[in-house]
Amino acid sequence: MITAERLTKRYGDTTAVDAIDFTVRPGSVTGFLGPNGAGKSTTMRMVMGLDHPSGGRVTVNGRAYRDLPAPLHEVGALLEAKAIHGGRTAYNHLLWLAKTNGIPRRRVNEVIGMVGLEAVAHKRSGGFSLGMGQRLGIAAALLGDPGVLLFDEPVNGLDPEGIRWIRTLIRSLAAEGRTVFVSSHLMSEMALTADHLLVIGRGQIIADTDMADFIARNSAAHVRVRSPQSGVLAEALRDRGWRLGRADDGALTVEGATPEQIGDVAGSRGLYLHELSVVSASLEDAFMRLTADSVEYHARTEQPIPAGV
Ligand SMILES: Nc1ncnc2c1ncn2[C@@H]1O[C@H](COP(=O)(O)OP(=O)(O)OP(=O)(O)O)[C@@H](O)[C@H]1O
Repeated sequence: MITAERLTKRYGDTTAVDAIDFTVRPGSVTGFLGPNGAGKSTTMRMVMGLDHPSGGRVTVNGRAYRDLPAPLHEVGALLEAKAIHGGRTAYNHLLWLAKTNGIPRRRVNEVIGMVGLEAVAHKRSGGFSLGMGQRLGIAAALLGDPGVLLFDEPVNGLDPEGIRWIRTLIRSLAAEGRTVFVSSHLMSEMALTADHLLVIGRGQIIADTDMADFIARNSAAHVRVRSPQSGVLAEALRDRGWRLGRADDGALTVEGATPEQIGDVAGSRGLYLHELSVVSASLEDAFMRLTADSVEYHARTEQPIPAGV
């Protein structure tokens, strides 16, 4: 369990994390979502004792990181900045970590197997691809078999196979009863991995919600329907009590009805339909709306390039 109480971090005039409270519970994946610069990495670094809070506190299983008697056995992390000595082999890197923390050698082989690095375990990690580097970082995080795990943007820059592997691993760690805290700036990624969602913007928590609830509230689909007799159709649909709107291109939008129900109403009145389609709201849109006020730098629309340049 991770608990933050009024957790604050200031860098000069910048308040990176602004008196936040949250709890990350065991047995599920908690997604930590926010736009660039929202304060995700700073929060995670404070959990791991790498940054000192300017105010408030954050604890792992009730204690600040520096007070944990055997930190590697309680909490493991894959943070963005990797501090791996590139000249060492993967095996030696893990062995050195294990030795300095009283972890038996056989656990090194175990974690190498868990992350699928057997074939390159005795190669220097300096030549590793990004995906292999991530696997090595995860092996290090798992070395002490901790009950709490943090992953900062773990899928950044990975290929689809690597992304799928990390997602599966994260889900299985939570299924084993561990506390799993994963940051991302991609809503679509969180929707696939997280059970619970903490949204951060400009250093403040702007949503703390069950993922299934968030999806149900924000992904309600509607039906688009176009007909050359759209006035008559609109009246017939309104009679059924469904909520109607009109899209920019003149199509009717219908909430609360299935395409079958709409098709049946049109058929029963002998009305022609030129389009009948379901439109799903995107979770990414919902996230953008939620964090619209907290994005540090909005992209400027590009001006068209003058002809002949
Ligand atoms: N060491 C530092 N010194 C000064 N400012 C910092 C430092 N670290 C972070 N910040 C600032 O704190 C704010 C939060 O940064 P942080 O890296 O925690 O955000 P983030 O949500 O992890 O973003 P990203 O997705 O871009 O990694 C930003 O405004 C950042 O510029």
